[in-house]
Amino acid sequence: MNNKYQHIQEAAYQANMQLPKLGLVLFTFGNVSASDNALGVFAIKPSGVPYDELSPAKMVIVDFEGKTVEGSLRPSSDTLTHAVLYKHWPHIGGIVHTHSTYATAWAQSQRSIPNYGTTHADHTTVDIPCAPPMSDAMIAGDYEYETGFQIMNCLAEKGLSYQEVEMILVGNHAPFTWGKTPDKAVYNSAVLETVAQMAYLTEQINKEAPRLKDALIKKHFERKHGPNSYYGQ
Ligand SMILES: O=C(CO)[C@@H](O)[C@@H](O)COP(=O)(O)O
Repeated sequence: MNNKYQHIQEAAYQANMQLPKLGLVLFTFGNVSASDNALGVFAIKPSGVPYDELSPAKMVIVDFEGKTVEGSLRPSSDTLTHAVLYKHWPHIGGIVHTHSTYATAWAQSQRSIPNYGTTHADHTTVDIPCAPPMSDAMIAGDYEYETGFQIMNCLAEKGLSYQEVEMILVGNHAPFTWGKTPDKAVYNSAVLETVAQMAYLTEQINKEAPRLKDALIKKHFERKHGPNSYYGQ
């Protein structure tokens, strides 16, 4: 393996191995990638390989067009989604996709996750968005490639930057998170799953549960991250 990619293979491997430890994946669900924007490539989990069989050398090197640059294994089936986001979002260094139970249930419901409390407000000032499900045209096209644009278009339509919210649900699919580093993206996936579970339980306990007031959300977020801050700093 070309050692010029060793740093991102190691980073991708370590981040992938956190997913089963955090209970965010079952069997071969999900995948993590780590990018090097200067080299224009990322390392991603190989498709269908169980986590306990992974190694840094098995991480597949892919460019931002989704083309395999190095590696004998097939890259994740979500590779084109990762590639689209790295190509258009220069300030991220890691992307995570899981099928974690509660976040996936919200994605399948096609609802955004309302902000019911300060746990959510610690991490984003907005309802966690759910991108609409695939259109017929997208389904006829390249599903995974289109998912990247589904994610970007959803944030754009809501006037959100990828640096103020680092997590999203994809309708009828599952969550994607990102961050400056793969570890931050993994952290975001664990936070998303926890907030999704809390929101689900909140609605079970009280289906009329009120959202947190916007003024308090802003105040709470700024107390945690500083004035005029944004989550992806
Ligand atoms: O989203 C899906 C399937 O819906 C994939 O993340 C999951 O099956 C993992 O696939 P890969 O093993 O990464 O190809």
